[in-house]
Amino acid sequence: MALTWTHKDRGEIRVHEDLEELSIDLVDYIAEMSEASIKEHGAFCIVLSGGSLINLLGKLVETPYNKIVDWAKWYVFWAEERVVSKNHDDSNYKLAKDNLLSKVNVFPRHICSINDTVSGEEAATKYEFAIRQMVKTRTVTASEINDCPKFDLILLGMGSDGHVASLFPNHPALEVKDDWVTYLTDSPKPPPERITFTLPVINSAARVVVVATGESKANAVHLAIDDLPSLERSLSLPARLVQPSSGNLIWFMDKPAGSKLDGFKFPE
Ligand SMILES: O=C1O[C@H](COP(=O)(O)O)[C@@H](O)[C@H](O)[C@H]1O
Repeated sequence: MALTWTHKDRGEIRVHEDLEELSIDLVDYIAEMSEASIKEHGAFCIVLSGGSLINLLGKLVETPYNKIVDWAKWYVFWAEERVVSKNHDDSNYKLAKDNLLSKVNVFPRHICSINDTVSGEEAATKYEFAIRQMVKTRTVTASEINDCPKFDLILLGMGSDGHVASLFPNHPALEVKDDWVTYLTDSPKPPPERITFTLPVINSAARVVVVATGESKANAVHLAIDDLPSLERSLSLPARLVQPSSGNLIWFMDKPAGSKLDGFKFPE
């Protein structure tokens, strides 16, 4: 059984017994938020990332989810993309397409993938423009408190260095405030060229989920969530900078990833 609690300012924390339990809880949550968003504004604007997170969404293509989710109302975006072609193994679009999107009935015109025929800089500009148009036409909700889009749900993975999307520790992309999308040519993790949502966009979402699994993420989870004696050390940790202004933050993790959290004790 999962251990769940709410941290006073770091959101809801769900530590799962194993990956099977985590993936069921995660897809249940996504299905629930899809229904709620469609009821509220007629669409579900979901933002994906890359990495191991996508495998945990596999159950969405199985019964009952494949039948109960209103796929026709889904609009799919990416929090980040690698500057590679869409059929390259490093492409986040390809990962999601192969494992999820090709197996459900999301309209291809609702899949807002990133242009893979231009430079990272141009692709970032075009992607931001496309999202701005969708905010104008109200497919994507506008934030009530700033100039940003308010996505219904942003799904983020987290690297063992605490990076989220393609926002890496101490990288200047963390400081970008005026653009919704930026690009980098020096990602510490390959491939070096990437496009990423900026922190203001991530923090304007209605809900942000961070998924972390495995022991290699345990220290970053601790630095991202726990109250620390020298908080400054963790302040440039991207995962700690995920702080939705008016939305919800939920952490889904397995026991190894949660093992260094303060007070972590799973019943025997
Ligand atoms: O480079 C990336 O890494 C993170 C973490 O990946 P994981 O495979 O360790 O879960 C991922 O969230 C991000 O989308 C990706 O571009």
